[in-house]
Amino acid sequence: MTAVIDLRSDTVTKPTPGMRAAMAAAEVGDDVFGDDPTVNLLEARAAEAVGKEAAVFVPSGTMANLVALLTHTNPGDEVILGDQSHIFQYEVGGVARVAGLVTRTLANLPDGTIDPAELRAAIRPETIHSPGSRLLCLENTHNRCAGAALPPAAVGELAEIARRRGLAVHLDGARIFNAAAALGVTAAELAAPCDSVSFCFSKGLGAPVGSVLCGSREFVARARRFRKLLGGGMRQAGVLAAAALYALEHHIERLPEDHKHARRLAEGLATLGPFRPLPPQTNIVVVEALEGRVDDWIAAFAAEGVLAVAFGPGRFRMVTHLDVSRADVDEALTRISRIVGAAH
Ligand SMILES: Cc1ncc(COP(=O)(O)O)c(CN[C@H](C(=O)O)[C@H](C)O)c1O
Repeated sequence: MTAVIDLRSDTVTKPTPGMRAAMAAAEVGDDVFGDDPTVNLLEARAAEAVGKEAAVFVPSGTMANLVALLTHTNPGDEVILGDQSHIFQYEVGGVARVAGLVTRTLANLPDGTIDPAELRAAIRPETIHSPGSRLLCLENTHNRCAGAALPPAAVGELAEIARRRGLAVHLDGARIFNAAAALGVTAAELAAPCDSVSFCFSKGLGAPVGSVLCGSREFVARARRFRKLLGGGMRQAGVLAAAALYALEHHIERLPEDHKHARRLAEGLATLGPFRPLPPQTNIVVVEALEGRVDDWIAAFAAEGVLAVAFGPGRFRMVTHLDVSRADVDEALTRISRIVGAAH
């Protein structure tokens, strides 16, 4: 049986033996009562990692973003966000259905930012007629912008425009440590201009479950209530928090390895077939298929044990991660080369 090389996402990683040992040994308690020592430690470490006062552990990045939306706004308010953002594209319309918000999307630029002049123009003046512009959401790294890492200055400029007009700023930092590694800055520097930041343990950091939403003590206290409202209050979650703690302690330094593998994958794809990869800054390789249908390519790859996902018109995505070695990248390229050869 050909071993499957799963490049669909960095969400597919499985806990390492060290992580499983930490999970098994975790001290636990009832987290709704605030009694789980491992969750409490994780929340303190996570807040410290991004330079915020407090943090709340949640089951998913989607819930982290939704709790941030609920905590920053009231129903009927307007949130300004990128048209390629995960909140707008992949969170099932929770921003409208659950948070009751008006979404004002601005075009994401290829580097994952939005145009500062467009942002200025989009913020509404307070009038009797209009919904209030209350929140700006940014994303770093930016998933649909090929894992682009937004520099602190770019985030700071947009956050400043928002803050001057009374908006709060939330950063969807699902892969913030990938951005920090790519830019040679700290995650705290990337989060500094933002009122709240979420990040995922379950992506590049390799934990099986979980994300965290960080902000001021007052913000996190209110966010904890919205987590409960959404059914995210967990009990002996220390078993999961132990894996996330292990990930924080052992898997941040290795992220540049995923970025190196992504570059190798992109270079290989560019040479062996009708593919135009967007040059990866981090672990996400978005590829334009210059011939054929994306679904056909994905099916052909899968038949050879290489998994990818469709990612916008004429594009597919491959993501490197903890469970993909350099040998796996080379093997995937060898298999794809055979597929391309057979197709011509
Ligand atoms: C920027 C960003 N913010 C939030 C989330 C949501 O995290 P989860 O809800 O999947 O834990 C994701 C997941 N992204 C997943 C992936 O990339 O495979 C899919 C698309 O949902 C994300 O990329």
